[in-house]
Amino acid sequence: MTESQRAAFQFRRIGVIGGGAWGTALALAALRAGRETLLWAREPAVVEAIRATRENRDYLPGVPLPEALEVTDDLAGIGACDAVLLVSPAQHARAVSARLAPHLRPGVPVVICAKGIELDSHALMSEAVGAALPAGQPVAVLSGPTFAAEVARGLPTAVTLACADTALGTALVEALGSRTFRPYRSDDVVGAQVGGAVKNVLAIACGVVEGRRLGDNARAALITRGLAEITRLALALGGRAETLMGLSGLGDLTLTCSSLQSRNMSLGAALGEGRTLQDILAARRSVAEGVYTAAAVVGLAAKRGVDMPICQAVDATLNHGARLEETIDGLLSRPFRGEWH
Ligand SMILES: NC(=O)C1=CN([C@@H]2O[C@H](COP(=O)(O)OP(=O)(O)OC[C@H]3O[C@@H](n4cnc5c(N)ncnc54)[C@H](OP(=O)(O)O)[C@@H]3O)[C@@H](O)[C@H]2O)C=CC1
Ligand SMILES: O=C(CO)COP(=O)(O)O
Repeated sequence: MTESQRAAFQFRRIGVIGGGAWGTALALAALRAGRETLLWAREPAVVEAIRATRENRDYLPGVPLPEALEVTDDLAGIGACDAVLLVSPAQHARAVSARLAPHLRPGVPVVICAKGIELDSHALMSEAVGAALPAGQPVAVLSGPTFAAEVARGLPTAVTLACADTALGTALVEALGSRTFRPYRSDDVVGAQVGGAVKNVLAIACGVVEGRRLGDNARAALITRGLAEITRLALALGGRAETLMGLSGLGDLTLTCSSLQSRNMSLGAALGEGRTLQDILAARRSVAEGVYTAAAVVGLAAKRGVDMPICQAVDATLNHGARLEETIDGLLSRPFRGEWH
């Protein structure tokens, strides 16, 4: 990046939209990178609790939040920020962006950090958020293998930061990156989003494998064939295959499908043990994006003529009353075929 490009992007103050686990963790990462940071949470009660206890006990318990982290429930404060991280869950990102829009200065980049596909429209986050923001507001995507609790504790983490404008992407990497939070730049905004969204659906499938004790071979098969599904969809939407081999594809898929720290995988495991989706969701406050993205991805794949049998099986189980035994049997009874063609 040239000096004049560097001067064009002065990210002194970062706004973080969304006071869940990931918004809180990213706010800590931005602080560690040396930025002033303002965290916006929707619920006044969450803001008050953070101010009173310097902890986000609702969503990220056990992590001390320094005084330097400013917290607000007033979106007007975001007007003074030089870049914004949008971390509201995917199904709310469009509505939150519409509320945010009047407070954004022209040219302030919005970095989408939610992972999902919109249920009603089948839109990627960049499409849904882009439609709600003022025309020409720059958008980027941050995605990758990142459990919030680990990022919050400052454990080493690497992510993809995708932005069509390479100079802006480079400046964002420098603004948000630190020794333990390492963004890798990409210009494949589509590929980065598809990887992050679809891996949540596949993590539910891997959770079922865990809950049903189907074995590690089955999990490895699901990860690998799931990556083939992700890649087919990304290519159909204009993404690049190499992106899906990176942090926001294989990296995140491997993480989320290998650890019960994942809300999506643990939800799948509970399903596999015989609990109902309704019961599982009723006992949680945190979001499991794969539940909503399953139906969205199946709709999007159908529109594009992309075969995604594992995602279809997850959607059938979650949303169409299919019995687990039948969906598993359906996947195991598919005709044998070439691995790549
Ligand atoms: N947690 C993680 O490890 C990671 C999460 N992500 C992604 O980040 C996004 C946010 O997840 P995360 O921070 O974990 O969420 P959490 O499950 O920790 O918290 C849920 C969040 O959703 C908000 N919310 C609920 N209803 C609405 C609504 N109607 N409008 C706007 N916001 C609402 C809650 O705000 P309120 O309290 O006001 O209801 C709360 O901030 C997801 O897309 C997730 O996939 C990505 C990487 C890692
Ligand atoms: O996106 C994540 C890890 O990269 C978090 O996964 P879960 O939402 O399944 O917990």
